[in-house]
Amino acid sequence: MLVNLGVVEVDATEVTSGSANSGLSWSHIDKTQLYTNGFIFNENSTKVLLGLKKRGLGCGFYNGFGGKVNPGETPADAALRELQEEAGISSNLAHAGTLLFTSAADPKLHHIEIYRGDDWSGEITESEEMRPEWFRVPSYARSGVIPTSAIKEWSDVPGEDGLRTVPFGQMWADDRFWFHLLVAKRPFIGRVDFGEPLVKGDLNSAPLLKWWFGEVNGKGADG
Ligand SMILES: CNc1ncnc2c1ncn2[C@@H]1O[C@H](COP(=O)(O)OP(=O)(O)OP(=O)(O)O)[C@@H](O)[C@H]1O
Repeated sequence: MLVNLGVVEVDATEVTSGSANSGLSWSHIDKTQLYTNGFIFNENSTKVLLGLKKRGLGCGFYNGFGGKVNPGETPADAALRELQEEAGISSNLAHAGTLLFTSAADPKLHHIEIYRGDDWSGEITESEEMRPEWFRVPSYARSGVIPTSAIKEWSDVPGEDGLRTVPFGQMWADDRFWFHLLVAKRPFIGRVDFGEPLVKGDLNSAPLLKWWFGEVNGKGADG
Protein backbone atom coordinates (compact mmCIF):
# COMPACT_ATOMS: atom_id res chain seq x y z
CA MET A 1 0.00 0.00 0.00
CA LEU A 2 1.22 3.48 -0.84
CA VAL A 3 0.65 6.22 1.71
CA ASN A 4 1.06 9.89 0.84
CA LEU A 5 2.48 11.89 3.76
CA GLY A 6 2.34 15.22 1.94
CA VAL A 7 6.10 15.29 1.34
CA VAL A 8 6.94 11.63 0.76
CA GLU A 9 5.11 8.52 -0.36
CA VAL A 10 5.61 5.49 1.83
CA ASP A 11 5.28 1.86 0.90
CA ALA A 12 3.83 0.56 4.15
CA THR A 13 3.74 -3.15 4.86
CA GLU A 14 1.26 -2.76 7.65
CA VAL A 15 -0.81 0.18 8.82
CA THR A 16 -0.55 0.12 12.58
CA SER A 17 -2.62 3.25 13.07
CA GLY A 18 -4.65 5.58 10.91
CA SER A 19 -5.37 9.21 10.31
CA ALA A 20 -7.31 10.81 13.14
CA ASN A 21 -9.06 13.32 10.87
CA SER A 22 -9.19 11.82 7.43
CA GLY A 23 -11.16 14.82 6.07
CA LEU A 24 -8.25 17.20 6.57
CA SER A 25 -5.35 17.43 4.15
CA TRP A 26 -1.75 17.68 5.33
CA SER A 27 -0.69 21.26 5.94
CA HIS A 28 1.51 23.04 3.42
CA ILE A 29 5.29 22.87 3.87
CA ASP A 30 7.89 25.29 2.57
CA LYS A 31 10.97 24.68 4.76
CA THR A 32 12.46 21.68 6.55
CA GLN A 33 14.56 21.41 9.71
CA LEU A 34 16.32 18.11 10.38
CA TYR A 35 16.50 16.79 13.98
CA THR A 36 17.56 13.62 15.77
CA ASN A 37 16.09 11.87 18.76
CA GLY A 38 17.90 9.02 20.58
CA PHE A 39 16.43 6.55 23.08
CA ILE A 40 18.61 4.26 25.21
CA PHE A 41 17.18 0.95 26.41
CA ASN A 42 18.56 -1.72 28.75
CA GLU A 43 19.25 -5.22 27.46
CA ASN A 44 15.66 -6.53 27.39
CA SER A 45 14.00 -3.19 26.61
CA THR A 46 12.36 -3.26 30.04
CA LYS A 47 13.84 0.17 30.89
CA VAL A 48 14.26 3.31 28.79
CA LEU A 49 16.33 6.41 29.50
CA LEU A 50 14.36 9.62 28.95
CA GLY A 51 15.26 13.21 29.73
CA LEU A 52 13.11 16.02 31.10
CA LYS A 53 13.59 18.88 28.61
CA LYS A 54 14.55 21.98 30.56
CA ARG A 55 14.38 24.59 27.78
CA GLY A 56 13.34 25.27 24.18
CA LEU A 57 11.12 23.09 21.97
CA GLY A 58 9.22 20.57 24.13
CA CYS A 59 10.26 22.18 27.44
CA GLY A 60 8.61 20.29 30.34
CA PHE A 61 8.20 17.09 28.26
CA TYR A 62 10.12 13.84 28.71
CA ASN A 63 11.82 12.72 25.51
CA GLY A 64 14.82 10.97 24.01
CA PHE A 65 18.04 12.96 23.60
CA GLY A 66 18.46 14.91 20.38
CA GLY A 67 18.42 18.18 18.53
CA LYS A 68 19.16 19.89 15.25
CA VAL A 69 21.49 18.30 12.71
CA ASN A 70 24.33 20.75 11.99
CA PRO A 71 25.48 21.56 8.43
CA GLY A 72 27.96 18.90 7.25
CA GLU A 73 26.78 16.35 9.83
CA THR A 74 24.89 13.14 9.10
CA PRO A 75 21.84 12.45 11.29
CA ALA A 76 23.75 9.50 12.82
CA ASP A 77 26.67 11.82 13.76
CA ALA A 78 24.29 14.38 15.22
CA ALA A 79 22.42 11.73 17.22
CA LEU A 80 25.70 10.65 18.87
CA ARG A 81 26.79 14.25 19.51
CA GLU A 82 23.45 15.20 21.07
CA LEU A 83 23.43 12.09 23.28
CA GLN A 84 26.89 13.04 24.55
CA GLU A 85 25.99 16.72 25.04
CA GLU A 86 22.63 16.14 26.71
CA ALA A 87 23.17 12.92 28.73
CA GLY A 88 26.99 12.58 28.89
CA ILE A 89 27.03 9.12 27.29
CA SER A 90 27.79 7.28 24.05
CA SER A 91 25.99 4.28 22.50
CA ASN A 92 25.88 2.04 19.44
CA LEU A 93 22.83 3.77 18.02
CA ALA A 94 20.71 2.14 15.31
CA HIS A 95 18.18 3.92 13.14
CA ALA A 96 14.64 3.17 14.36
CA GLY A 97 12.19 5.44 12.58
CA THR A 98 11.36 8.74 10.93
CA LEU A 99 8.91 11.31 12.21
CA LEU A 100 7.67 14.30 10.22
CA PHE A 101 5.73 16.97 12.01
CA THR A 102 4.35 20.45 11.44
CA SER A 103 2.65 22.89 13.73
CA ALA A 104 0.43 25.85 12.92
CA ALA A 105 2.67 27.97 15.19
CA ASP A 106 5.78 27.06 13.17
CA PRO A 107 4.84 25.84 9.65
CA LYS A 108 8.24 24.39 8.73
CA LEU A 109 8.50 20.61 8.53
CA HIS A 110 10.33 19.13 11.52
CA HIS A 111 11.99 16.00 10.16
CA ILE A 112 13.18 13.85 13.06
CA GLU A 113 15.39 10.79 12.59
CA ILE A 114 14.83 8.51 15.59
CA TYR A 115 17.55 6.20 16.93
CA ARG A 116 17.75 3.60 19.64
CA GLY A 117 20.70 2.15 21.56
CA ASP A 118 20.81 -1.06 23.56
CA ASP A 119 23.98 -0.16 25.41
CA TRP A 120 25.80 2.90 26.65
CA SER A 121 29.20 3.95 27.92
CA GLY A 122 30.11 6.85 30.16
CA GLU A 123 28.29 8.27 33.13
CA ILE A 124 24.68 9.38 32.69
CA THR A 125 24.81 13.07 33.60
CA GLU A 126 22.26 15.86 33.81
CA SER A 127 22.95 18.70 31.36
CA GLU A 128 21.76 22.26 30.96
CA GLU A 129 19.10 20.97 28.55
CA MET A 130 18.01 17.56 29.90
CA ARG A 131 17.50 15.79 33.24
CA PRO A 132 17.93 12.03 32.54
CA GLU A 133 15.83 9.39 34.32
CA TRP A 134 15.27 5.66 33.75
CA PHE A 135 11.65 4.59 33.31
CA ARG A 136 10.02 1.17 33.28
CA VAL A 137 8.60 0.17 29.87
CA PRO A 138 5.08 -1.11 30.70
CA SER A 139 3.70 -4.25 29.03
CA TYR A 140 1.11 -2.18 27.11
CA ALA A 141 4.00 -0.38 25.38
CA ARG A 142 4.92 -3.71 23.72
CA SER A 143 1.55 -4.58 22.27
CA GLY A 144 0.36 -1.52 20.35
CA VAL A 145 -0.64 2.14 20.46
CA ILE A 146 -0.62 3.34 24.09
CA PRO A 147 -4.24 3.37 25.36
CA THR A 148 -5.54 6.71 26.67
CA SER A 149 -6.79 4.83 29.78
CA ALA A 150 -3.17 3.94 30.64
CA ILE A 151 -2.19 7.60 30.30
CA LYS A 152 -5.03 8.68 32.61
CA GLU A 153 -4.22 5.98 35.19
CA TRP A 154 -0.46 6.69 35.20
CA SER A 155 1.01 6.89 38.69
CA ASP A 156 3.84 9.16 39.75
CA VAL A 157 4.81 6.68 42.48
CA PRO A 158 7.82 4.46 41.65
CA GLY A 159 7.25 0.68 41.65
CA GLU A 160 9.22 -1.95 43.61
CA ASP A 161 12.08 -1.56 41.15
CA GLY A 162 12.32 2.13 42.11
CA LEU A 163 11.22 3.23 38.63
CA ARG A 164 8.18 5.10 37.36
CA THR A 165 6.53 3.85 34.16
CA VAL A 166 7.06 5.83 30.93
CA PRO A 167 5.07 9.08 31.44
CA PHE A 168 3.17 9.29 28.14
CA GLY A 169 1.01 12.09 29.57
CA GLN A 170 4.15 14.23 29.86
CA MET A 171 5.52 13.48 26.39
CA TRP A 172 4.74 14.75 22.89
CA ALA A 173 1.15 13.71 22.05
CA ASP A 174 2.22 11.64 19.03
CA ASP A 175 4.76 9.50 20.94
CA ARG A 176 2.02 7.09 22.05
CA PHE A 177 1.40 6.11 18.41
CA TRP A 178 4.94 4.92 17.63
CA PHE A 179 6.63 4.09 20.95
CA HIS A 180 5.66 0.37 20.74
CA LEU A 181 7.35 0.17 17.32
CA LEU A 182 10.52 1.70 18.81
CA VAL A 183 10.44 -0.84 21.67
CA ALA A 184 9.91 -3.75 19.26
CA LYS A 185 12.65 -2.56 16.80
CA ARG A 186 10.08 -2.37 13.99
CA PRO A 187 11.12 0.45 11.58
CA PHE A 188 8.42 3.08 11.19
CA ILE A 189 7.62 6.38 9.54
CA GLY A 190 4.88 8.83 10.38
CA ARG A 191 3.60 12.34 10.16
CA VAL A 192 1.72 14.51 12.61
CA ASP A 193 0.24 17.99 12.10
CA PHE A 194 -0.39 20.06 15.21
CA GLY A 195 -2.89 22.97 15.24
CA GLU A 196 -2.77 26.40 16.85
CA PRO A 197 -1.53 26.21 20.46
CA LEU A 198 -4.35 26.58 23.02
CA VAL A 199 -2.01 28.82 25.02
CA LYS A 200 -0.58 31.49 22.74
CA GLY A 201 3.14 31.00 22.06
CA ASP A 202 3.21 27.61 23.85
CA LEU A 203 3.80 24.89 21.24
CA ASN A 204 3.33 22.23 23.93
CA SER A 205 -0.39 23.13 24.15
CA ALA A 206 -1.05 22.55 20.43
CA PRO A 207 -3.78 19.96 19.61
CA LEU A 208 -2.99 17.03 17.34
CA LEU A 209 -5.01 17.60 14.14
CA LYS A 210 -3.94 14.81 11.84
CA TRP A 211 -1.56 11.89 12.12
CA TRP A 212 -0.50 8.68 10.48
CA PHE A 213 2.10 6.08 11.45
CA GLY A 214 3.07 2.86 9.73
CA GLU A 215 5.79 0.27 9.53
CA VAL A 216 8.11 0.42 6.57
CA ASN A 217 10.08 -2.02 4.49
CA GLY A 218 13.84 -1.68 4.73
CA LYS A 219 15.75 0.17 7.37
CA GLY A 220 14.83 3.80 6.78
CA ALA A 221 16.93 6.85 6.00
CA ASP A 222 20.33 5.61 7.16
CA GLY A 223 19.80 1.95 6.38
C1 LIG B 1 6.16 16.41 17.73
N1 LIG B 1 6.73 15.26 18.24
C2 LIG B 1 7.92 15.04 18.73
N2 LIG B 1 8.10 13.84 19.27
C3 LIG B 1 9.29 13.51 19.78
N3 LIG B 1 10.35 14.34 19.80
C4 LIG B 1 10.20 15.56 19.27
C5 LIG B 1 9.01 15.97 18.72
N4 LIG B 1 9.19 17.23 18.31
C6 LIG B 1 10.45 17.60 18.58
N5 LIG B 1 11.08 16.59 19.16
C7 LIG B 1 12.47 16.57 19.64
O1 LIG B 1 12.65 17.73 20.41
C8 LIG B 1 14.04 18.07 20.41
C9 LIG B 1 14.14 19.53 20.02
O2 LIG B 1 15.46 19.88 19.92
P1 LIG B 1 15.99 21.38 20.15
O3 LIG B 1 16.13 21.60 21.59
O4 LIG B 1 15.14 22.33 19.41
O5 LIG B 1 17.35 21.26 19.41
P2 LIG B 1 18.81 21.61 19.91
O6 LIG B 1 19.20 20.66 21.02
O7 LIG B 1 19.68 21.60 18.71
O8 LIG B 1 18.55 23.01 20.52
P3 LIG B 1 19.38 24.33 20.67
O9 LIG B 1 19.38 24.93 19.30
O10 LIG B 1 20.72 23.90 21.16
O11 LIG B 1 18.56 25.09 21.67
C10 LIG B 1 14.72 17.15 19.42
O12 LIG B 1 15.30 16.07 20.14
C11 LIG B 1 13.56 16.64 18.59
O13 LIG B 1 13.84 15.39 18.06
